[in-house]
Amino acid sequence: MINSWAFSFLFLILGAVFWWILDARQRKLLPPGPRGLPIVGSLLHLGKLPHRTFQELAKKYGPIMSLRLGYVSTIVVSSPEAAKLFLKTHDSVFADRPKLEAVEHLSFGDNGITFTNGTFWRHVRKFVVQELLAPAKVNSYEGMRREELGVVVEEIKKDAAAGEVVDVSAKVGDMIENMTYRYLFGRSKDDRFDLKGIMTEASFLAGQFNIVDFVPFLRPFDLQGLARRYKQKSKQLDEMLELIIDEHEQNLNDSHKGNPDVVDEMILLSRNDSSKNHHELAKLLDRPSIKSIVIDIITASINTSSISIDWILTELMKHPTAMKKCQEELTSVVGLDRMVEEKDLPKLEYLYMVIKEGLRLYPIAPLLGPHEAKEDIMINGYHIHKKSRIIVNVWAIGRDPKVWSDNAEEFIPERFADSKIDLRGRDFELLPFGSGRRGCPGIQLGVLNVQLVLAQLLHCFEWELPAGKAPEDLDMTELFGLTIPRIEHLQLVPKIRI
Ligand code: HEM
Repeated sequence: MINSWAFSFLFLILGAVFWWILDARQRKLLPPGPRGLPIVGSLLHLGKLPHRTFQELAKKYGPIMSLRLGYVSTIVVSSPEAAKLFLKTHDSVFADRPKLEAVEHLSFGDNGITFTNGTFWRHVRKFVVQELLAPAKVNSYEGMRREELGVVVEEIKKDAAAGEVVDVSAKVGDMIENMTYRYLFGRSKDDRFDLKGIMTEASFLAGQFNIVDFVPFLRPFDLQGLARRYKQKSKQLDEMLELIIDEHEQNLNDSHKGNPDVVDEMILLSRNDSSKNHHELAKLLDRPSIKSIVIDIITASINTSSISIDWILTELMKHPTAMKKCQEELTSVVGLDRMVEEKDLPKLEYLYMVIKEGLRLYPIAPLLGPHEAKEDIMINGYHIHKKSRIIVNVWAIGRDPKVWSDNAEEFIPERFADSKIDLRGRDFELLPFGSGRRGCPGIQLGVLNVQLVLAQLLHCFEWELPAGKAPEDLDMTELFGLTIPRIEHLQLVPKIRI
């Protein structure tokens, strides 16, 4: 009997020693990184602009860095080679998203596309890519985009005639909002409610580092007050979306419309009444998931395109030579007797270089969306634990002098003149749309929006800063959230060009 007790005790001790050695070995095999504080780890050191903090830390610890955020082991990736390892070579291991408190509230229980995983996510993503964002679908809305842009150009012409200052950020934001609603809901902005305003606040809240996602036992205390604000936004969103879906259901009951909008497509699918071949998704799609998908598409499409346009136009105001080159190109490709058409866009090569340069310096999602390791894996001799949070710092990659030379911080579109680097996720130096399984499915529409709006604004107008403001007064500081808007709106004085 004593022998068996002694044996069990010895077995336990050996087990504990073995575990300790293994754990110590694994800790040793983690990528280098800062030692954090007990419990919170490095959470309190992230500052207001975490992408910049990570960029500084990576200079010390290297392109694959590990740090602890609360209880979450976090890997920050900051070079093209390392990004390729995580987003291409081992893409299947890192294609999951972590569970976040914000998503639970703001995305109606984690039913959409951006923050779901597994079978549901695969079916929704396939449906979105094949039906809602397919090139043919995107192209079928060319007339709608021409109409919306035409309205804005006319409004700006009136402002120009009156010599007024235009809030370009707000104008472009409203226009992309209208385009997105017509695509999703079949109608432009609904004056009954401010969906974009609420979505902007929700997206800002969702982008904050919420301590509860890293130290779960603090959840009941809601120390940052975020849960309270998520719930408030969620309630407002829910009321609006319920109304929108009810109206669509009613319309579908009354008559089948010609060109179904995105909400129609989803309702028809959920009723097994769709001509589209997505039977597996049809079984899973319900009202909360339709709401979630709508929210995800609004979040992913409005602020991304408009904020990108805003940054690029601001850089052009600071670089009049680049602005002039864009306009000369427009004159030669389009002529001065008509507005830009979508068919002109592929010929606007310099403008495309300007857009790549803008998105290199200001990738609207500087840390992409968060990824999570599905299993334990060794990468470059480092041990990455299952459930580790993976952060790809495309902000740092886009500004790395080793990749972009010593002028990496400067806006020089000509750097792309003899370069094959594109922004569609195949070149890991430039990842504004991410890459791999989680890469942006709306890239075609996103690039089209940015190209079309910039081309039209530069073709129809000359732009000047308001009296007393010089280019160097433009504040190029960003705010951090799910996206990074510029800290101030771009206010410009238009002069009619064509
Ligand atoms: C300039 C415009 C845009 C930019 C820069 C952009 C960028 C991005 C980025 C960086 C991601 C995350 C990639 C990752 O986590 O690895 C993403 C995801 C996503 N984007 Fe875009 N995007 C843009 C426009 C759009 C548009 C117009 C739509 C749809 C209408 C869209 C739909 C989505 C969706 C649904 C996801 C989540 C994909 C998933 O998790 O599977 N995006 N986008």
